[in-house]
Amino acid sequence: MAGKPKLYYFNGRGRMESVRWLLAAAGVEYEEKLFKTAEEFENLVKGGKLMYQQVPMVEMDGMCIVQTRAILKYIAAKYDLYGKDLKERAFIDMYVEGMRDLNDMIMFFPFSLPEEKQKNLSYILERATERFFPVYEKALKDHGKNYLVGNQLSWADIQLLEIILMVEEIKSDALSAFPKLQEFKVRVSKLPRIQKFLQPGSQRKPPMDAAGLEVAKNIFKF
Ligand SMILES: N[C@@H](CCC(=O)N[C@@H](CS[C@H](CC=O)c1ccccc1)C(=O)NCC(=O)O)C(=O)O
Repeated sequence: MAGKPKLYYFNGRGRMESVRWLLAAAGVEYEEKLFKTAEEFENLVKGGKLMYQQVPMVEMDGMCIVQTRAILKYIAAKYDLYGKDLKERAFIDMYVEGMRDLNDMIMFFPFSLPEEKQKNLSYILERATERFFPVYEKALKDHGKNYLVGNQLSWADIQLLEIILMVEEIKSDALSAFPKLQEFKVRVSKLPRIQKFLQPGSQRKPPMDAAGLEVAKNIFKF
């Protein structure tokens, strides 16, 4: 019997947070190997399990899966969160790739130069409310179902809730012009597995603070 998936990363959201969300939504328990120092990361690299000497890496089903998209696609497909046919999968991909563009802006925001922080923050909120959220608001309205794609929960819904909560960490009323997204947020947050993941003490990570930023910089030497 295969053990639980093992997630190798540092103790922060970074690129691994979407993997944590997806496994939680799939009801899959997992272990985390959270390294704190550059030396620990270098030892992991020396261990030869990192195809590109990078993390995230998820050890599951006898594989050491790297590249965040590859990890997410494998999990989504394995746990029936990737649509019922190619067309649904195409829409899921269109939605999650857009969300990834927004997610990357937020993920790298803590690395902004002090003099650029305000400009970058405004840019993130402008993109979120002018480009991305309108797409998902319209999708929910036009599709007329509880989920973005088809009539069951998919990777796209999980990613959307994650990104909504991250934008609300920046601006709490970010959804004020998006009634469908407000309903969606309440509905999906109440799904038992998601509700559990949103409880304090879960494996969900907090936003990166100054200390976490220093740790990431020391580990990844940038
Ligand atoms: N294509 C791949 C890329 C994976 C990737 O860039 N991994 C990085 C750590 S995560 C990153 C660190 C800064 O960029 C970070 C850390 C904190 C916040 C945001 C990002 C890494 O391993 N850096 C060591 C090295 O490249 O030698 C994928 O999608 O998985």
